[in-house]
Amino acid sequence: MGNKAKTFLSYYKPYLGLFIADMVCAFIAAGINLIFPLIVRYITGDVLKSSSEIVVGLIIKITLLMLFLILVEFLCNYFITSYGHIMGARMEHDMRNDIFEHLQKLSFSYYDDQKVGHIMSRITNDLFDITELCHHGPEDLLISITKLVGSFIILMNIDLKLTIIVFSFIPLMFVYAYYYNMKMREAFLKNREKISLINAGLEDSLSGIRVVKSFTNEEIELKKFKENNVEFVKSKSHSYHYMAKYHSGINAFGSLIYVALIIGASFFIMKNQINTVDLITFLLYINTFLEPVRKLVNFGEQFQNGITGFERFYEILSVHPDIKDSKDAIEIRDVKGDISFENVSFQYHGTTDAVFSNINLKINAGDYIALVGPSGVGKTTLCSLIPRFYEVTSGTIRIDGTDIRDVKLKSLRQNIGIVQQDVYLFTGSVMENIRYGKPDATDEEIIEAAKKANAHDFIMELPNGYDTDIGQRGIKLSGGQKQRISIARVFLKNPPILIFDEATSALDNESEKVVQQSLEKLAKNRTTFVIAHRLSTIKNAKKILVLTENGIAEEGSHEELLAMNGLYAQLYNMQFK
Ligand SMILES: Nc1ncnc2c1ncn2[C@@H]1O[C@H](COP(=O)(O)OP(=O)(O)OP(=O)(O)O)[C@@H](O)[C@H]1O
Repeated sequence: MGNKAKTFLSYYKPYLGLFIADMVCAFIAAGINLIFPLIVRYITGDVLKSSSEIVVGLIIKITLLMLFLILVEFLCNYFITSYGHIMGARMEHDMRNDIFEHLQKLSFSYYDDQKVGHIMSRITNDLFDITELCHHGPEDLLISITKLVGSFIILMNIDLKLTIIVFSFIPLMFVYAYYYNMKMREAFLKNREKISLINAGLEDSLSGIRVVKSFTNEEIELKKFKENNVEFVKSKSHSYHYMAKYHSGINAFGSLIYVALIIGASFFIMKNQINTVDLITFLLYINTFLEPVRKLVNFGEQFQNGITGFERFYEILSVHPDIKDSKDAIEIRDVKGDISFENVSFQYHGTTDAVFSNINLKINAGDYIALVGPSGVGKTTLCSLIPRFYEVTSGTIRIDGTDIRDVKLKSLRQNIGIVQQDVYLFTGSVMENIRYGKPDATDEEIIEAAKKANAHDFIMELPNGYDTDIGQRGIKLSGGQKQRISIARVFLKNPPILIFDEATSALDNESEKVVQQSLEKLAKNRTTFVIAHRLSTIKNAKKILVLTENGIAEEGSHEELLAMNGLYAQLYNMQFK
């Protein structure tokens, strides 16, 4: 058995008891369905021929038996519908947990190639299809086959010829139903594509409504919209034709079977080969075997959807995180913050050129190091190698002398704090967002961190202070305020190593000043890497590294670099003169 099949079946394992009970109930319910026409046959064929005293007694007994069977059928159906679905929901829950846990482990390089929305829609839609198959699939299959085979065997024992006449329509009906069901599905898929075109156009046009209006291009937008709208109606009409063929065809087959049965039965009755009781029995069984045909055709569709969904689910599960703990990885404690790069080269996966080669750097604990250089030269990349967001292609990075590949990822990243240009705040209160830096922090610690980050005063002015829900409508924090919350988070985390990646670049001068103050306070006594475009913010750096396509071109303090009159002096003069 392949790994994929094993993984699929493994989700049944915790619910094996429930699954077996579900199957047994499905089998019993289908069996009872098959028994009812036989009881009717017994009443009409045997009981009614007896003397009236016996009839009454028998009818009472049969009624009691039927009531008992109805009760059992009710209980079985109740079990299938409730616990069958509950089993499906639990399996879905397990799969969702597994995929989320796995997604948390995957590295940056995985997310570089994926759209989050795409992963999300895959997970939500696919999981539903998979679990529908997991619980309805085996159940429907068992019920349908039991009914189809059961009624065939029963009818065959009544009259073989008539059974063959009636059942000869079934393969034809299968082929017809399968073909039009497939066509109907294809047409529905096209409908979905068309409506997504409409939605995309709608979103584009409404999001860009200001541009549309400023160019007075409303008519062009309307024309584009109408075209898509017409296409959608055409596609829908097409799918309804198939839908109509599918449903009316199945109905017609049902009626045809009735006609064939009546004609065949009349002929055999005339010849005294069967009697009217046999005809009644056949009539009673028609629905019992017609319904499974429809169910089996649906099962084909469900099976395809479920398996495709599972393949995509499995595809994500089988992506291995490319950065993980080595076997003997250690925890690092009491980190001072010495960092060294030894012949470090790096190239992004799937690209042809290295971002940089053979970088050598030695940074002492507590140093404030600035990285400057032209856009796209690799400043962010260089810094993201320290927390191992990406793995060096060759060379070694050490923290306090230890190769970072020998350190547990969690331990490594706990010692590094990052403040970026884009601040991501989670749904929830200000308090919860700051607490993200140290999940077990007390409220007092959080307030202390916010004070250090110059965030306390503006937080107190929010409608509910620290309990203000950030996701709530109307609560719009400015870029500088968000940045200060993110700095408070890092204060709380209290790591010995810091990376500020364009942390103030998106801010206006006023907010920049406040945020800069908080950053400087944060950087005190910690090894800090600062990436900045505005050179005014890094003038005081202990060391400025000028990165170019050929590696580190210049290195020194602000004054030293100006005196060198090289690239740094050029960049500086461009900004200030
Ligand atoms: N995830 C990625 N996959 C592939 N290539 C990437 C990835 N991220 C960045 N690059 C490329 O690597 C190079 C360095 O990018 P990086 O963002 O490190 O530069 P930077 O100096 O920080 O630029 P900026 O100052 O504009 O932020 C660029 O050519 C960029 O296109």
